[in-house]
Amino acid sequence: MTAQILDGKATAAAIKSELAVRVAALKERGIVPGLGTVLVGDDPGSRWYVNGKHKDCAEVGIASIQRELPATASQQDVEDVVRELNADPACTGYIVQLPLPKGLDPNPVLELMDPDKDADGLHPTSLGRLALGIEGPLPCTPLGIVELLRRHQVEINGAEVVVLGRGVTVGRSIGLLLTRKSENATVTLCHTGTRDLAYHLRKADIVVAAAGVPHLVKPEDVKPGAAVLDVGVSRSEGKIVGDVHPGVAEVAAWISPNPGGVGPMTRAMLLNNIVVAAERRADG
Ligand SMILES: Nc1nc(=O)c2c([nH]1)NC[C@@H]1CN(c3ccc(C(=O)N[C@@H](CCC(=O)O)C(=O)O)cc3)C=[N+]21
Repeated sequence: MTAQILDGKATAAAIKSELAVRVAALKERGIVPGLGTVLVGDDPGSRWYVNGKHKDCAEVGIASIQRELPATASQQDVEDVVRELNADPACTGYIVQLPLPKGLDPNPVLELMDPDKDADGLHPTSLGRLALGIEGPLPCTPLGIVELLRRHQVEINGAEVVVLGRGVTVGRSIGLLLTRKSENATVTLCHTGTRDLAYHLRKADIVVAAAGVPHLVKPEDVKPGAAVLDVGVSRSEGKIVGDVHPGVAEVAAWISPNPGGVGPMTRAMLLNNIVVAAERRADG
């Protein structure tokens, strides 16, 4: 038996068509949601991601606001663009593409953002609200993972979830989401200081592999019937190598492909955050 696919590409497409309906309803009320992106420098990967986000916006009817700065931009230059987007009523949400070029400090930039316009859900206020149980934008990758599991009827309630990696975008924040009453999972966060990774993995009903270590999750460590989400992105000879060994597909009941799994869901949740923010604003 080989694992069933947690199809991020198809699920993201379904979510996008649902969002298109909500965007159309907002437009009836005279509101056009707009996503802003701030891209600093000329890293081709970052440019590719930002372009993808604007393509996604066009698909669902969200307006695009693109701001670009050269790699030589000062801290002040970047912060000025953030102030401008905070003040722009056409921009209902935005992201500052990370990482910023060397010499720029991302934290003061992120803190300066209007938390109500935080499309990534990674603003200190957003993470604080999530910890406190106050409504607000949610981190895109964790939210995408929850949606992907839900829409494939994978049980989260009561599940033992093991997360690999303590990065802010996924590992650090996903436990806050999954341990809410509405999700009700038990979450263990493993990292490079974890003494016996296999011990934790063997009891997991759901594995979220976000360490960025190629093929870290081996078939012999996975509980038969588990759901395994491959979030890691490493590159070898131009191809994506995930954190999950291909042999895991023979043990797990569910597996997310990479590419085609969590990545497209992350993008769909960015759009979701923009639409939700615009609806919140419209409803006061
Ligand atoms: N402020 C900010 N917010 C972000 O959300 C953010 C960021 N900065 N910096 C970079 C990372 C990376 N990221 C990805 C999203 C989707 C795919 C994605 O859709 N990937 C495709 C394939 C891509 C390929 O083939 O290279 C897939 O998984 O199927 C990948 C990577 C968002 N990031």
